[in-house]
Amino acid sequence: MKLISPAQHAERLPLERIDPEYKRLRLQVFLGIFIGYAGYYLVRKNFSLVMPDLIEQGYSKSDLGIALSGVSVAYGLSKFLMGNVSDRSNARIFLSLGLLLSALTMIGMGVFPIATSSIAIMFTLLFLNGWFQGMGWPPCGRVMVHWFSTKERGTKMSIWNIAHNVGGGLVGPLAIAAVALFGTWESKLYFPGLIAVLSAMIAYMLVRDTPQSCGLPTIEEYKNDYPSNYTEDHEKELSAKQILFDYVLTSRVLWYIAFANAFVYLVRYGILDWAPTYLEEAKGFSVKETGWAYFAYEYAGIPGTLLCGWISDKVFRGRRAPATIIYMVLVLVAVLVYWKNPAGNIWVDNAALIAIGFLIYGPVMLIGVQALDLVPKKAAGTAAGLTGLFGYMGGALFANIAMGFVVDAWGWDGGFIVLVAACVLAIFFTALTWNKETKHYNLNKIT
Ligand SMILES: O=P(O)(O)OC[C@H](O)CO
Repeated sequence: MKLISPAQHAERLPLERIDPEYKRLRLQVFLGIFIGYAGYYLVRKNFSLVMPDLIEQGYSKSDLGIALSGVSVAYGLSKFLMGNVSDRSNARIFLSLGLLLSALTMIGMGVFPIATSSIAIMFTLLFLNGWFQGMGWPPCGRVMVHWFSTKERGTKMSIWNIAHNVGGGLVGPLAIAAVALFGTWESKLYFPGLIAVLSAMIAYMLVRDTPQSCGLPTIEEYKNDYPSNYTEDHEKELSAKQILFDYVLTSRVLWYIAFANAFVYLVRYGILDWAPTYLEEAKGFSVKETGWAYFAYEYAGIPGTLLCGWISDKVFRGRRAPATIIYMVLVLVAVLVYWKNPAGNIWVDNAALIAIGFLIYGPVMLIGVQALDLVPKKAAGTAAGLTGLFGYMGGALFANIAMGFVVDAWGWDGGFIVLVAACVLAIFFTALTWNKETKHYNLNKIT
């Protein structure tokens, strides 16, 4: 455990070196967490791309679905539990180690035939992969709160957040390249794994745990941007018990955000995962048209996220709830259009889907930022982990499993009623955080 302990503080650099060193290192660590998190997404989703090959070998869709669920279940649990470990670890090592382990799991699944020889083995390995994947977000959050101050965090987080769209978007082209290079379906697992090993090495070279470990002052001192409740104690490393019971589990607002996140993730994955089936069954899309719509959904998220972070920082001056609520109201409108638009108007369905993609990733990102804002820096990973636990164990799992039953029993109308209710509940739970944020903001203005 000593190996991954937080980096020791170094002697303070001379005054004239502080500013240039801070500027250089902020860019460097930001690149490190961006490349690192994009790397995580290269080995998060690539199993889906070998599912058609496994079906050809005789596996059924439902069996493979069970194997795949291992990732979501483990990821939700791990983002919370490993988030707590991450808060007590050196982000540079923790981030790279998780990515390396996840990449090695995928390489192993591609290289050793026994790894794909039964559903039980695949479930176990995918569960392990989900667990290692949970070691990605929390150290990025730790880096973010130690190197970027509250008022700039919305914008900076929104830029970092597109790493997951970039990484996720590269999975398809990498699979095509893998088959072209190696000629086997297994290469769709090990080739992205090899690239992810490279990302882990780059992340290790670039990331630094805290400014103090590089001889720099805290980000609050450097930017003169102090949260309202900031004290010297915010710089002390905390025990697991202190993080959980003094700051995370006892924060009512954090619970509101966690519930909001469950509903936001229900919409995120409820729309995304069912888009191909819904568009082909209910709207008469061809497979090719569905593929493009799916692609557009993911990439529309990039400008939508950037705009959302900017609005939160510049228009609402560091408050997150107003931007989340505005985006979720617009998501609700787009979901209604996507549902009610009669079959045949393909461009309306595409426009609605792109609008949902543009809008949904802003709240996904801002809820994470809000979690980081609410607790001292040393509890950041656990706080974001709690929202992740609800997002995956609640929202994503419901979207994957229960949505299928709802649609089977009550048709697509039933599924859309669930999604509309999820939008309303996400808005409701975010609205409960409004007063807390207003107080925080007013205090910041006075001090
Ligand atoms: O769903 P996650 O945990 O991979 O997070 C995705 C985005 O980075 C959320 O900010």
